Amino acid sequence: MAGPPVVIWEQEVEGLLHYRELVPRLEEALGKFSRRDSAEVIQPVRTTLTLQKHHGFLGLMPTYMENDGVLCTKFVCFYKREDGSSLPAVQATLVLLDPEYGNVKAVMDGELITGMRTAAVSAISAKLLMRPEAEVLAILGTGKQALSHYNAFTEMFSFKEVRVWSRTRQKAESFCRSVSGPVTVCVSVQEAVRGADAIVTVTRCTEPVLFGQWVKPGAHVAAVGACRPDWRELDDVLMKEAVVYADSREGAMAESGDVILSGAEVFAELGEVINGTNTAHREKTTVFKSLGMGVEDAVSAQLVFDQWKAKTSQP
Ligand SMILES: NC(=O)C1=CN([C@@H]2O[C@H](COP(=O)(O)OP(=O)(O)OC[C@H]3O[C@@H](n4cnc5c(N)ncnc54)[C@H](O)[C@@H]3O)[C@@H](O)[C@H]2O)C=CC1
Ligand SMILES: O=C(O)C1=NCCCC1
Repeated sequence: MAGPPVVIWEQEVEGLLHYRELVPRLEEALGKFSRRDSAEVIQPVRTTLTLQKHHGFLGLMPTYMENDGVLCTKFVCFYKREDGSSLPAVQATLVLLDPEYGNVKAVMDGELITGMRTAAVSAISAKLLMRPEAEVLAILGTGKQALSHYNAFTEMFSFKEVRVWSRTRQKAESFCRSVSGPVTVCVSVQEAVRGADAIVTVTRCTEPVLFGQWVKPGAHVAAVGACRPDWRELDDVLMKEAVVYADSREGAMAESGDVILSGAEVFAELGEVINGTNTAHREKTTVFKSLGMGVEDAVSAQLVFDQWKAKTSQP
């Protein structure tokens, strides 16, 4: 009989998960996902239940990687919170199972994993689609994803300037105090993105906040918020002028208001670029529409579990 699951909570995850190991695992996973080989990855589009009373959603994200022996599911609740609310925008728990016996091996806090894997995938999109000479990064939003994106992007690239915008100056200043490097606070989105080579949108907004007319031609945009079919972060002009990439075509067509409502075509998945079956148009304005995928959580959870086992089996 299998033993009880181990519980690995946020502080422990923090000591076990690092971008230098996470990024290559995610690149491999994105490539596997885009091959649509059921022995490599089975991952349906997220099932989402509406929590009407609380203006939120429960997303169920199961994934099976037969060749790798990884079976995982994430439960993620996310909310349309009013600004100023002290309640979290996203809460997640990961469950790692043994695919042969069916028992739960580990239960993990999913908040840090969600923050880090999402930022790592955005950074992979920049590695593939941003111009190599990029100097200026703009981050719109100052919450949890803003922090993980700041950390991942500054670890992986050498920007000369990082700018941040929030609806209130106070939040932007508090964000600056929470990071370990230099950041310029901007009072408007327009000021933040003017001339920027890379733009990350990590807001909870449901209407466009980034407009194509402000974006420098050839810039790369990683669009992370607006993960509902009627929510937007980007306007039609940007969506139609840019070459649009997604983590999953099916996910984007089911969940992304920016894709669905603009009528923009998803040109390629990041995994197709990684596999060499589609082109990285670095010379053009590019948008990576991130929705988040179960396979990203599965490889991240397996990595945390492997590291935890290595640490706990040491004499
Ligand atoms: N693509 C993916 O895989 C994932 C996407 N998300 C999404 O990313 C977004 C950010 O998530 P967190 O950083 O965890 O949330 P958070 O609540 O920590 O931060 C949200 C930020 O958006 C700002 N904001 C709220 N309403 C706004 C509005 N109307 N206009 C402009 N800014 C506004 C807040 O001031 C805050 O700076 C959310 O939409 C979330 O659902 C979160 C996790 C994974
Ligand atoms: O993939 C995830 O995790 C999420 N995606 C969209 C909204 C919140 C969480």
